[in-house]
Amino acid sequence: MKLIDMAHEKNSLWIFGYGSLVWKPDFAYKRRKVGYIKGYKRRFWHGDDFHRGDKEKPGRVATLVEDEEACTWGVAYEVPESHMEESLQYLNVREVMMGGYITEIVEFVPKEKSHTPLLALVYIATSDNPIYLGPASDVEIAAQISISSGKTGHNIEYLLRLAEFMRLCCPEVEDEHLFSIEAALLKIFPHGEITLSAQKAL
Ligand SMILES: N[C@@H](CCC(=O)N[C@@H](CS)C(=O)NCC(=O)O)C(=O)O
Repeated sequence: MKLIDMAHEKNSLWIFGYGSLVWKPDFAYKRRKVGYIKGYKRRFWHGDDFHRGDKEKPGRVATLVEDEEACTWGVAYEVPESHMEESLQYLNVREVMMGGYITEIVEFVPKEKSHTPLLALVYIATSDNPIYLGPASDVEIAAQISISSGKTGHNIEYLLRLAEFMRLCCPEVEDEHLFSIEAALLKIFPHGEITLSAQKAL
């Protein structure tokens, strides 16, 4: 049975976010749970020539890469039946049409041990995507993020807000890829001028 059919049967659909969706879902939901999915690692290997970059200077945003040893932490959102069509239409434009992501179904494991795992829809950009950028060093990724901005904002904000989410909601998780890019980015701006608090002051 397709996830959508199951969702209609249960009157709700779960959507898992691991990039901008963890701090800016911008669709209607009735519940959210912090947790993780197994078998994937989060990597800043996807290009973005709309939201956080442009055709000349594409930004770098998060995607998932299969790795059976890894897990990726984020947020699952429960969308009620009444808002399912509207939310999926919104995400289709934001993620698929403007972002180059495709949908997969994953098993989400809530951080709350008393909550049972559930199936969720996730948006993943694969390596056959025309704006997929692939691996690069932390310093190269940070340098690209430092000079990219698009219709939704600067690529720096995208990275710092994801790092902020991980520190606030998953403090026990060590995401070496994310935090090493953040460290490289902060070295480019040694006077703290790009921290979120500094940006809030602008
Ligand atoms: N699919 C991932 C990544 C989503 C993502 O970052 N998508 C970009 C599209 S390239 C986006 O929506 N950006 C909006 C923004 O940067 O504010 C997630 O679940 O969070």
